[in-house]
Amino acid sequence: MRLESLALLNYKNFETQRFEFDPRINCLVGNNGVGKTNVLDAIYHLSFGKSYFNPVTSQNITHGKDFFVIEGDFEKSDQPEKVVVSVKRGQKKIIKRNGKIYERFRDHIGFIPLVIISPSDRDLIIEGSETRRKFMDGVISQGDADYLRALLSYNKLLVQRNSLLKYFVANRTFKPDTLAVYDDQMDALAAVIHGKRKDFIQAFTPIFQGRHKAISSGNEEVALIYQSQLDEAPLHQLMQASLEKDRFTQFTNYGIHKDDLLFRIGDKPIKKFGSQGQQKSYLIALKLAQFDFLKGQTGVNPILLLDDVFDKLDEERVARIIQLVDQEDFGQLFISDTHADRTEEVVKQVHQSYKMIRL
Ligand SMILES: Nc1ncnc2c1ncn2[C@@H]1O[C@H](COP(=O)(O)OP(=O)(O)OP(=O)(O)O)[C@@H](O)[C@H]1O
Repeated sequence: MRLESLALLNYKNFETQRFEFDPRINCLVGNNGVGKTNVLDAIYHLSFGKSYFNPVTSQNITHGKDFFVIEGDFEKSDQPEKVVVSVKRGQKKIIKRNGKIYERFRDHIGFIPLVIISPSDRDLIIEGSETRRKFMDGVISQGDADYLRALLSYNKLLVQRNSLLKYFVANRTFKPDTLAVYDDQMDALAAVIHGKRKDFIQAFTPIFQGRHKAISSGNEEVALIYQSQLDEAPLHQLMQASLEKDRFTQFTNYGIHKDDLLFRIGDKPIKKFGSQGQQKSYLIALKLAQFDFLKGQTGVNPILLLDDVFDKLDEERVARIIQLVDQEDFGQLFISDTHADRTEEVVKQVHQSYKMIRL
């Protein structure tokens, strides 16, 4: 998997810009605010159909403009592939592959496997369970279309069920039979998602632990614990028991939308008991494990984006990550940094071609 060129039109701070990339290592360098992260985000957009940093699509259009276009020319399994993402203010986003519009975005997910490592990953540790569920969903979905389909259907039903609970209160009525229609459908989907999440954590944990061991200096044991209400009982039973509570709170209190992934160091939560350095190593190991996992699932080397890694890690650790490109069949790497010299010094040590792109 390789991105050969990228063309941007009205994407964030780029009105018109074209980049040609090296097949192995690309270093985006320049002062703060020149748009290095925006280039990485545009590449992310081509893979996931959305921004990693700003979920409000219209805010990614250059101020004062009406649309943006991101165009990427890839090479995948020796085939050229053109992916275009375009958005017009007030209209639906369009994703095209080789000129053909996707009817469903989810059909594109997983086509361009990609992993991003960014300073904002620390949200995974400090924020609530939603960010960790999204991480888990993002990794599984890229390699499992059935999972994504089940998840999207479940989320749709959840919104409808919550609206119904609100409707009951607004209209001073309550019809458990109508709710049960949703419960049955959600129960079946939740069972699939719960099973796949359990399988995923089982397969992913040893990969994560291996990566952690390789990059951390200490000998701490790390673990990922998948926590779900469905470990106790099937969803329809939990929903039955929670009927009065749901009615009172006007939302669905039980389900896989409440799952969490606990990050442990030793037997303690990393958020409270991990040092800054331990937290950084933990996150990098998670992302590198995501890389390995995706590669295993899709058979393709994911594109790796390293945003501001020097800000996050000491030079020695960055060097170790970049050297992975040398040791393993790592695919294509994009790095952003404010210091051209520092980056070039590190990538020079790797025996691969590289390109310095000054913004
Ligand atoms: N919709 C938009 N229209 C125009 N400019 C935008 C838009 N969204 C973001 N920007 C601009 O993009 C710039 C930030 O770009 P980016 O975060 O990529 O910088 P960077 O080079 O990665 O900086 P740093 O080194 O600080 O991380 C800011 O100047 C911001 O004003």
